[in-house]
Amino acid sequence: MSKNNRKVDIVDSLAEITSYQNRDLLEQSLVKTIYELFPSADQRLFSIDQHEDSITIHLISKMGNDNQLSAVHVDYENRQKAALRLMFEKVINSGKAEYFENSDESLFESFYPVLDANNRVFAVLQSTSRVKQLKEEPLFTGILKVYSNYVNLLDKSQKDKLTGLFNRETLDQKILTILREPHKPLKQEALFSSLNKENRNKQSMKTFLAVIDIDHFKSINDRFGHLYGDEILVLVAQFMTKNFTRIDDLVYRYGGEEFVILINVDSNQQAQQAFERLRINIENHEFPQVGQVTVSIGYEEILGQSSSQEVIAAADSALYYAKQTGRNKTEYYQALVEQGVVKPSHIIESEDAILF
Ligand SMILES: Nc1nc2c(ncn2[C@@H]2O[C@H](COP(=O)(O)OP(=O)(O)OP(=O)(O)O)[C@@H](O)[C@H]2O)c(=O)[nH]1
Repeated sequence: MSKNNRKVDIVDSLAEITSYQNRDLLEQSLVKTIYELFPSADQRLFSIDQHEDSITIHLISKMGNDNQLSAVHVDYENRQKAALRLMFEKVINSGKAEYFENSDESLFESFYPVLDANNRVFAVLQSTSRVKQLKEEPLFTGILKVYSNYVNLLDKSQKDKLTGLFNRETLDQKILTILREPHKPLKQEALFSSLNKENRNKQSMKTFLAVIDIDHFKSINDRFGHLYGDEILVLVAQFMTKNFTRIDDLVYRYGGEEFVILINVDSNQQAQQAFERLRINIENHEFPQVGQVTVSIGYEEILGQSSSQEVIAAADSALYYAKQTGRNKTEYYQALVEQGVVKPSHIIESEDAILF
């Protein structure tokens, strides 16, 4: 390849990366770009979620020469998981690229951090090769910088400032995608892998949406002040991200003290268990100064509704029922409709229409 062609390729690749607003496609495009520029190495991008006392690492996109590296890599990963974790911790703590030479396997590994606007590592690119790589590969760092700048820009429009969770606008988009392609996992199938591998049957997965609302939040604001109220919102948001750490779990701030969680599970019983676990964990936590905080949860399966509003309205009616019947509860919309204690949301809609 001539020098000029390569330059054009790089510019094209950068243009492609920054044309995506969808995170999955953006990440795939990044890894594809780097792989095309460095085809001798196996490229893997990991997301890093840093919590107060733990770090969650997920493999979110990968590309490599399967024949050459994958078989050895899987085995290598299994045997070296602890070593791998150590490397990640080093990169996350230092915010600098780290290099590792495994002479037994003749593998050379580079770990490149990707930093957010607050200089926190939110992703790590692992590049594995049988060929010794440059220690400071400027193209890697340059492309990762473009990616991080672009993600930071996207975050400004897609994330809630206070909690760092995805905002309401991104939720509507996500629900519509699920309604259009109900059997597709929340994340792209090709990316469905993590350091803590879970043997879940993707085909039988159902997607559930829960609306979570903090109980008596107005009185928290009134008693302790708005700033303390904000602090509780941040802590409750952290509970959610800590409780739902699978790669395809998604947490949103929907409104003031309302949150939405999307999960993929096999059955409504599993959804009930997962949401109940969150509710109980929050109930049992001693929040600084405020003491006990509880939440009410209403949820519904995303399947066959005609709009994102219809899904949210259903979960909302289950939430409303939970509030009316004592709060600090988790209620499933379908079950409430079957019991006859909640009217199907489309009937409420048509009654509203008659009123007009
Ligand atoms: N601190 C803070 N408060 C907010 C924010 N957004 C909304 N709120 C407050 O959240 C409160 C919501 O109160 P209500 O809707 O009456 O509900 P509640 O007191 O939680 O009662 P129930 O939901 O019925 O248990 C209001 O006082 C809002 O001002 C925010 O970003 N920060």
